[in-house]
Amino acid sequence: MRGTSAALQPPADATAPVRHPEAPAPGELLGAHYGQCFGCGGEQPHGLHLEARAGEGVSLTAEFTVKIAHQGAPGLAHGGILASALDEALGSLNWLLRTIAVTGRLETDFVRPVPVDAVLHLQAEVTAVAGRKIYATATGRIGGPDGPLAVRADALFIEVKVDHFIDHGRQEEIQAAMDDPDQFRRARAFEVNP
Ligand SMILES: CCCCC/C=C\C/C=C\C/C=C\C/C=C\CCCC(=O)SCCNC(=O)CCNC(=O)[C@H](O)C(C)(C)COP(=O)(O)OP(=O)(O)OC[C@H]1O[C@@H](n2cnc3c(N)ncnc32)[C@H](O)[C@@H]1OP(=O)(O)O
Repeated sequence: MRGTSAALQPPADATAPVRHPEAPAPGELLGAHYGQCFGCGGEQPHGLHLEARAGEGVSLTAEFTVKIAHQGAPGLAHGGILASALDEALGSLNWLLRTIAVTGRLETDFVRPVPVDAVLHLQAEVTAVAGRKIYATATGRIGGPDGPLAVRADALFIEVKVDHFIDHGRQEEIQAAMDDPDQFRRARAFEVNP
């Protein structure tokens, strides 16, 4: 059974996604969008430390190793953690579009249990764009990039301005991000689109 609701079906006037001309080349690491991000941040001790690599078109691959801290049942990954890994992989696609977007809806199918120490091989791609709406899909396999399917997700991301974070984020972290030249540069890169 595939759990994709009507809200995740692109409308008839949706178009194919366009890779940004300055998007990293296929095979290149995308890097974290924010050092403290739970999904990808290298400075986040509690995080998933997902590392995503650009693929062809508007697609990417990423790997996530399930740690002891990620358990739900004994020796098995928590479903919410797996959904987070999928969300992060899907969210990272926006760097290839150079569009700032947040998850509006995420639908996840858990197909088989994922043990501790397993590497989840994620593959994600944008399928369509309609105005501010970005439609994307992802899979997670274990035992190798072509191994058995463990999880999959479909998602709708909604484009936002940097102001979304400035308006809603806690002042302390916003200020620290703005004071960090690398972070500021990444945020600006998102804003300047051809
Ligand atoms: C200087 C400081 C800089 C700091 C920033 C640094 C870096 C920034 C770079 C990247 C960071 C970006 C993201 C993080 C990346 C990865 C993490 C993984 C991704 C996430 O984890 S991210 C967190 C979870 N996420 C949220 O925290 C969203 C909370 N939410 C909202 O903030 C609003 O809800 C919002 C903005 C989504 C929409 O609000 P809105 O007012 O802008 O737009 P509106 O409601 O009009 O929707 C417009 C059209 O989308 C349709 N639509 C909307 N929501 C829908 C839904 N759920 N289902 C089906 N359709 C939906 C409507 O139906 C309408 O469709 P139509 O146009 O056809 O009428």
